Amino acid sequence: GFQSKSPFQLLPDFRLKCGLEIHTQLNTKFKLFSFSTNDPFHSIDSPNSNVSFFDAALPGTQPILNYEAVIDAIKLSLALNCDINANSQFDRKHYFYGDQPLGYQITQHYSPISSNGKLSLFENIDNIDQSQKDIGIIQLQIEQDTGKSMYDDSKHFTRIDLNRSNVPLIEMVTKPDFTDLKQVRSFIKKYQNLVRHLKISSGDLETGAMRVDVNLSINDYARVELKNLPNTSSIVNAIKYEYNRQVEIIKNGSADELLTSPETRSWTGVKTVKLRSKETTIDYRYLPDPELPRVILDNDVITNISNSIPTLPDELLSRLISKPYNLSMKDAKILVLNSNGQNEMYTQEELQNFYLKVFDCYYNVVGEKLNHKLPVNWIIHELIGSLNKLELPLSKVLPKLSPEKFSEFIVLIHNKEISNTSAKLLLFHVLNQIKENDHSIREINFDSLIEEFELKPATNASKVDLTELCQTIITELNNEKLLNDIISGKKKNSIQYLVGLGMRASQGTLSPQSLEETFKKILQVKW
Ligand SMILES: Nc1ncnc2c1ncn2[C@@H]1O[C@H](COP(=O)(O)OP(=O)(O)OP(=O)(O)O)[C@@H](O)[C@H]1O
Ligand SMILES: [Mg+2]
Ligand SMILES: [Mg+2]
Repeated sequence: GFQSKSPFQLLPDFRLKCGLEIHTQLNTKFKLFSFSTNDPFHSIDSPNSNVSFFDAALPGTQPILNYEAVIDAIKLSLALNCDINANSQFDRKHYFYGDQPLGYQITQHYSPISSNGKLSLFENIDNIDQSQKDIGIIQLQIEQDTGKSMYDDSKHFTRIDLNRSNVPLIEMVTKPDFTDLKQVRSFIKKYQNLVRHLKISSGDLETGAMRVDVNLSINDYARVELKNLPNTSSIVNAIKYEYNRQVEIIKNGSADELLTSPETRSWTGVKTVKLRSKETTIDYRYLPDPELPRVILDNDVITNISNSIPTLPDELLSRLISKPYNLSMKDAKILVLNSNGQNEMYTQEELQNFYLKVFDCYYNVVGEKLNHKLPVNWIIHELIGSLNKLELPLSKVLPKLSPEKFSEFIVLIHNKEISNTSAKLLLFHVLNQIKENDHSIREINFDSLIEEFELKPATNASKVDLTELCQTIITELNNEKLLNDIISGKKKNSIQYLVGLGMRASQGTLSPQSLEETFKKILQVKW
């Protein structure tokens, strides 16, 4: 085998070049050229249930273009900075396969819906090794998916399910601009997030809603196309394997024989194997489809679609990490990105809108004195944590705990009218009551709840008590080394130990901030 046990490495003398072809199923209501339901997964147990005469290619049936797919394609094209083709066209790509009943696939070859775009990757957003990397987009084309073949073990017959036949796809083709693995991985993630953000596809690799083919070459030898890459780790491992394989061929001096013409290889899970050479592929005999008129787009149409596109993830992220939000990139990503495991308790949009509204209300009240960490921490960590624990969806919470209400709660914390510990208890209590569907809480009144549960921090009651309590803790602790380490700044964190003791002694009624301040004052800490 070519796969070495040592970690993968790109060698400077063997320059990697990759280009991607990504097929994405659109989530339109109907199929691309018929009125059968577009639902290739739901009906997995009832094959051939969403099949019209056209999908099965009965003679005499004709295609009718689903404009929803065209709109989706335009949205994605605009998000990828492509030039929209106001006069595009469908072509027939001929090849024979059982799950392709027409005998050709309707695609766009001569005149695709858009071309000449780019998607930029950034170091801080996409975790690549340079500050910015632009990946050129050659084109986007609208096309049909094929049916599915299931091979019987005996190999005597093949079962064919046409539920997927004629499902709308967008094939997006990049330039061979990728020069390392991180760029490929980030691009796929970013593209996946983009189609989810635009709500045009689930973008799932596992179900095949998104399918990635990788083209790879080294130095200036011919490209090899890699297919059957069902998930990100297959994509990454196949590239690693194929790179090593080609390096080996070049080192052995056999490149002029073996890497001169493009070939298509399949990933088996451990290695790549040759499917066919591109030269011997059948001639597709592309032909403009005479049954489908050209797609002519008015400028108005493009403008309207453009106006309907939500703010794109990169723009949202850069807004959130700047004033007044000042979020960390990590927190901003939690609010914006759709690519990391969906949470069942909220949609990305719900969470993001909730945060933005809470922030606005809070900011309106406290102005420039804001603590930008308060809204985000209390939403991402506490609120979401509690929702997960209670298995309570955010949408059920919103009618009772609106963003305005939640911001009142944040303001109480901001003003230290309640300690963090008490605030956690209070929030959990409120959420729990919402879950129990307690009708007594028609309107949440945080002030009276604080009153009722006696959650007012003692700090407000008397400063003397606080100082006294801290002094007692220090005396009783009788640990000179610890105190000296704190005072000298050698172990600043040890002050948290004292704070902890203070919290316990006051049963959580004192805020950690006020305790820390008081301890520092007593110990005359200079840092
Ligand atoms: N030298 C190269 N090294 C790596 N990738 C390349 C190279 N040249 C072209 N590519 C990539 O190969 C891909 C070609 O895709 P395209 O859809 O245009 O043609 P195809 O693969 O021949 O057609 P099909 O859609 O039938 O698979 C693009 O992603 C492009 O970036
Ligand atoms: Mg290809
Ligand atoms: Mg292609």
